[in-house]
Formats: sequence, C-alpha cells, structure tokens
Amino acid sequence: MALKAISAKDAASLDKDLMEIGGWSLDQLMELAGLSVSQAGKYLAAPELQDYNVLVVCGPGNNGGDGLVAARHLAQYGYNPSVYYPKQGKNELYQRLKVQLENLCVPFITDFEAELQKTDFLVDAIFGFSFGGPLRAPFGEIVSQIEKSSVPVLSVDAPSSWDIQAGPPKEGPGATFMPKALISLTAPKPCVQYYRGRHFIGGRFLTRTIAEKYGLDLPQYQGIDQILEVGVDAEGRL
Ligand SMILES: NC(=O)C1=CN([C@@H]2O[C@H](COP(=O)(O)OP(=O)(O)OC[C@H]3O[C@@H](n4cnc5c(N)ncnc54)[C@H](OP(=O)(O)O)[C@@H]3O)[C@@H](O)[C@H]2O)[C@@H](O)CC1
Ligand SMILES: [K+]
Repeated sequence: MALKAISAKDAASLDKDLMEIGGWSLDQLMELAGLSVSQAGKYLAAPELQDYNVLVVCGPGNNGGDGLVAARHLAQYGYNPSVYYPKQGKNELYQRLKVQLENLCVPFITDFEAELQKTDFLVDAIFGFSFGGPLRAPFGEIVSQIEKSSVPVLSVDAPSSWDIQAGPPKEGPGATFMPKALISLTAPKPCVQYYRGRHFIGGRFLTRTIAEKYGLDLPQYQGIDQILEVGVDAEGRL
C-alpha cells in the first residue's frame, strides 16, 4: 500500500480545516488519535503478557495529549501504564486528561531512568509535526536514555528528535533513534522515508474532501479498526 506524505505545514493547516470547517473539536481529534495509538500498542503487545508495563512519555504539545489519551485507553485494556510528563502543557484540555488518568490511578512518575528499567514498552508521545530545531532540555537527555535502552518504542506521528522533513539528526541525541513501531496520524510525514520498522496509520477522521484538498490517500481501514498497517516503498511513499 502506498500512502502519500503530508508536510508539517500542511498537517497543521489540515488540523485547522478539520476544526474550522469540518466541525471537529480538538478534544475529539485527540481522542481518536490517542485511541488509535492505544490500538497499535495493543496490537503490538505480546498476548501472553498479562501484566504489561507501558511507559508513556508525553511532551508539552498535542503529541503529548495523544499520549495522555492513549495511556487512559491502555489502562482500560488492563495494562499498567505510567506517564512521564516532564514539561506539562498549560492548556486546560491537558489538565482534564491528567485528571482522567489520576482517577484511574495511573501514576505520573518522576524517576524516568528507574521506570525505563521496568517497562515492557514505551510510547514516545514527546513531539509530533510541530517539532523543530535541536532538542531543548530536558528532552535531549530523555531521548538519549530511550536511545540507549533496549525497550521497544512505539512513536506517535514521528520519532521524537527527528526533523519532520529531513529525518534523524546527523549527530547528538536521536541520531541513532529507530523506534520499533511508528503510528502516523492522518497521513505519514515526509521523515518516514528514513524510517525502518512496523508502520501504522491512525486518526480515522479524514474525509474525502479534505484528502483531495491536500492530495492525500484515504487509508482503507478495515471494519471497526482505528489503525492500518502500511509499508514503505523505494520512493519514500507509504
Ligand atoms: N490531525 C491530526 O493528525 C491530529 C494530530 N494530533 C497531534 O498533534 C501533534 C502536533 O501537535 P502540536 O502542534 O501541539 O505540536 P507538538 O509536535 O506536540 O510539539 C509542540 C511542542 O513542542 C515544543 N518543541 C518544539 N520543538 C522543540 C525542541 N526542539 N525542543 C523542545 N521543545 C520543542 C514546543 O514548544 P515551543 O516551541 O512552542 O516553546 C511545543 O510545546 C501531531 O503530531 C499529532 O500527534 C492530534 O492531537 C489532533 C489531530
Ligand atoms: K513522537
């Protein structure tokens, strides 16, 4: 299957269209995005493991919000998610998502290094399509620790630290970061041409009209699935 990529600028504009023309709220989009992340996590988790520890690392923007939603669904599926949220977004939406997790007794941890040792799976919801430039503290250290650990990673929308257009940084934190799985939301970002691993598409809210406006393909989701596994071809299309 080949799915066209969308630039960071178009992805931001598409989001705006969904909300300003399409009648969607950010809460709704984030709920569906986070639900699809949790489904990819469930799909990838070893079925024989009952007590699955999942560490969800959230950044300060909407990528982090997707992670908070995914953590809630993973808790409802019976896993043991914990959340590392070192730079919390001020938006009241994130605060509400936090309350929802606290009510499910999902811990917000502070000792990242210790938690990394205990986890079976890490969800990278640090940065998505609005990431730019070198990593600012504390995220350089966080990405380095993830990179050095052997824990399998599911990245949300893009591997955090990668330039959305140009892919992994040439040096420093993230230069060798290659998550085991990636879930692109709405459409793949151009950096997927540098990605090798399991690749899913999620965020099942794209309409034909918006897909045509941005020259995108409508993913052929099956049945009630919120995710679709896709592959990479030689031209960097998916
Ligand atoms: N339609 C869809 O597909 C939907 C997509 N959704 C999701 O939204 C995501 C995009 O969210 P977003 O626009 O809020 O930005 P995101 O990538 O989270 O990062 C922004 C934050 O990062 C920070 N920051 C940036 N660079 C940095 C650096 N070098 N070092 C350190 N910090 C840095 C920046 O800080 P600032 O520069 O503003 O100070 C800001 O706080 C998208 O990828 C998808 O996951 C759904 O939720 C909804 C529907
Ligand atoms: K990410």
